Amino acid sequence: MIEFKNISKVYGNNHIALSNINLNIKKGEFVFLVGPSGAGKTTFIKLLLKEIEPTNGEIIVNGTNITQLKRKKIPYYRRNIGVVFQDFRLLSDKTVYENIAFAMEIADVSSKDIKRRVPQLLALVGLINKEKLYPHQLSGGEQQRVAIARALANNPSLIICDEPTGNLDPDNSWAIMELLNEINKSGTTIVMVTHAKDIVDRMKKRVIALEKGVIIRDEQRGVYGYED
Ligand SMILES: Nc1ncnc2c1ncn2[C@@H]1O[C@H](COP(=O)(O)OP(=O)(O)OP(=O)(O)O)[C@@H](O)[C@H]1O
Repeated sequence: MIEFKNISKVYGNNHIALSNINLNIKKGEFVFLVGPSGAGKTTFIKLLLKEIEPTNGEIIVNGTNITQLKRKKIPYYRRNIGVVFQDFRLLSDKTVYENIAFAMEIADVSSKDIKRRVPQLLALVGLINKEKLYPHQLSGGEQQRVAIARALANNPSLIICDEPTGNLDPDNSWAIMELLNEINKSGTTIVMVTHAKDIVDRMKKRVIALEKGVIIRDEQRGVYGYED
């Protein structure tokens, strides 16, 4: 479902962030993207979200060459991708329910469908009785569950997670990983950037390691491979 063909990204200051990346991620895979700071992981994700353009190469997602996608079509393309961040990024003036509903409103989902779907999503992430609370009334783990529900709201085929457990204690981190694993088992492809060695080592998923803009390792049932 994701194909990077000879992708390079050189930033304006002539810094080579990614160099000739070739890879394939199949529908339904769970992939960890690891590597030291500055390796090019964020650049990889920004390219996938079409927030930046490659200097060379093509990116194909679900059969579409996104490097050629017209500007008008970018919002539709992004609707098919859910994104989960380290710092949750919930809207602080909206309740749990409204945060999830808002993601659907901006995708023009009917209010009838929103009313039907939000409770389903809340049940999935285990927050059925928290719908009226505001983000500041929730624990970090609960906030991340809301963010995951929001990421799933428009039924994306791909979820990108950027350090989703970075602000959570070990118990909450594992609960979030179990949730992501369940979501993956139901067919959603997951690409997760992380520095969490114990999580990568225990999950035994595909691990792609970047260093200085190059893939140095790509293993099924891989390990983190660094000491931090
Ligand atoms: N807008 C930019 N302009 C110039 N250089 C940049 C820009 N964004 C990133 N870089 C450089 O490109 C390289 C890759 O950065 P990137 O953010 O992709 O790394 P990363 O693997 O995500 O690191 P971290 O784990 O610290 O988030 C780094 O050397 C960084 O300094």
